[in-house]
Amino acid sequence: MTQPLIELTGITKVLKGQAQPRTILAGADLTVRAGESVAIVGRSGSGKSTLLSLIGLFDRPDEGQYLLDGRDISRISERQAAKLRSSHFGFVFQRFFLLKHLTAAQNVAMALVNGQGWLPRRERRARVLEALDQVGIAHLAKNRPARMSGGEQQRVAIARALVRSPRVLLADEPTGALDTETGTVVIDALSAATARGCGLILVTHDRDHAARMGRIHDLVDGVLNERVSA
Ligand SMILES: Nc1ncnc2c1ncn2[C@@H]1O[C@H](COP(=O)(O)OP(=O)(O)OP(=O)(O)O)[C@@H](O)[C@H]1O
Repeated sequence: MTQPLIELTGITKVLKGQAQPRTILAGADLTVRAGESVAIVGRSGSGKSTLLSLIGLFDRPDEGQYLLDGRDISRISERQAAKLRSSHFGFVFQRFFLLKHLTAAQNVAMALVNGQGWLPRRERRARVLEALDQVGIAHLAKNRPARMSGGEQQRVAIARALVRSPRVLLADEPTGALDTETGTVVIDALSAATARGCGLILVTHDRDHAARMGRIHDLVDGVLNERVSA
């Protein structure tokens, strides 16, 4: 079996800064390999977004071990975290966060700005079009968000996440603002990325979307329980 991309063991997170510290994660374990898709489900407030922000290195665990490609990154600095965020992760949220005055292609290209400035124009164009094509909307490259449906806008956001060839896609309620049919198209676009070897972690309240992932983990009382399929 291949080495896991992500291996979380005994992750805990306690929210401080309140009268009573609150334990949100109490020893969560999760393993994700290349090409695997995992749904994280659980009631509102159970800590799903907190878990995703730890995996995406926006935050650090209080205890436990986080291995990324076999490397222990449980206690890395913010500087190292920022590097790994852009080299390893693509993020998709419920809100699309597209820039209104830019076209779909320009929105996707924004993700290619790095510390050294822009990639050469030809390479940039090729990568942007490939990412838009992967989510089935290359023909909308020159459209601005106002002229696109919610599902199309979310696919632009997914293309923006994919354009840097992430190892793992982290999607937090990506269909939350969409109707069922449109949501299905968005899940199709995310699932297609796993067929190309990307790992996918999907936080969702939608049972049908969760059921399309390879595994479902319930977050209950701060720990993840894998659901055994019937
Ligand atoms: N910065 C914060 N300060 C105080 N409380 C917080 C903070 N972030 C999260 N919480 C609390 O931590 C708990 C877990 O929040 P989290 O957003 O991770 O849950 P969730 O499972 O993603 O919820 P939902 O399904 O509603 O999005 C909640 O009770 C929330 O109110």
